[in-house]
Amino acid sequence: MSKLRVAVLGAKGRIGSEAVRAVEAADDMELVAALGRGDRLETLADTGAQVVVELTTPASVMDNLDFCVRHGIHAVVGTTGWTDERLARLDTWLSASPGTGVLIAPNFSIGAVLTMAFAQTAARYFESVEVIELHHPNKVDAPSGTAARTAQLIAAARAEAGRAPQPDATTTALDGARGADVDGIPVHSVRLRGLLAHQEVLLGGEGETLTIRHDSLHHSSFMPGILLGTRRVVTTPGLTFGLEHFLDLN
Ligand SMILES: NC(=O)C1=CN([C@@H]2O[C@H](COP(=O)(O)OP(=O)(O)OC[C@H]3O[C@@H](n4cnc5c(N)ncnc54)[C@H](OP(=O)(O)O)[C@@H]3O)[C@@H](O)[C@H]2O)C=CC1
Ligand SMILES: O=C(O)C1=N[C@H](C(=O)O)C[C@H](O)C1
Repeated sequence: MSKLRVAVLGAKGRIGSEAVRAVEAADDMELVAALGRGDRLETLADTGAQVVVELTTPASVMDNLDFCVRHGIHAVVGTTGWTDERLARLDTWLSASPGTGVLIAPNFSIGAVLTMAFAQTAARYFESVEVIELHHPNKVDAPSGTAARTAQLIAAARAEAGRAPQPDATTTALDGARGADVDGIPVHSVRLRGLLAHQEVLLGGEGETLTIRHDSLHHSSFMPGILLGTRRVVTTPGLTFGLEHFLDLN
């Protein structure tokens, strides 16, 4: 059986360098390119890459995906910074390139995907919910893509359950003291040396609280998800948002 030809963009970065090692170690994959900032994207086409693993920055990701989709190269994207407008633009590009697949995964670690699923399930039963994400201080975006997605899923679950807005009597607050508002859910971002990627979802009801916490302790936590996404994206045309779609969670 021929090996899947895989390239990594952002190959010198924290997660990109780990992805390079993971692809090299996978028996069914061949690493055909490992590109960093300033390298020619044409190398992806020249080397016959079938899948690009995109792990760069919110400022770079759209140009990179534009190139990939135009060349019919599938992409597995971990880079953050997704807005409705960006997703709509990507969808338009994909409609013009039938057969090409893009997976965007706010988080590739199984524990983080489960945290989002558990939080979505729990959200309908509790009056209050807040999200705290904690990351290394080199992270350029806040809140994290994972926290933003978690809050969106929680908000959708609350709306579906007909939950009223959460109680909050705050009338005076310093800017930022109540966190960022993501679809009505407060999201708090901590940046601390020594941390990697962590998240807590705090839920509260009458006389009880529930805390769902996940910790990524090493970038290796993201690798099984990246490899799974790489194998699955080649047979999944169009846009897939969230690794949960490639996992049998029920
Ligand atoms: N979905 C998930 O599970 C995970 C997602 N992430 C996300 O992945 C992204 C990268 O994170 P991290 O590795 O920590 O960041 P880093 O800054 O360590 O790595 C990003 C790398 O991309 C390079 N780069 C920037 N622009 C381009 C470009 N146009 N083409 C090729 N390479 C480029 C950077 O080069 P230079 O240094 O020269 O700018 C850098 O080497 C972030 O958005 C982060 O949130 C991270 C971990 C897990
Ligand atoms: O920048 C990081 O490190 C991470 N970014 C992703 C995010 O913003 O959710 C995934 C994970 O939290 C690590």
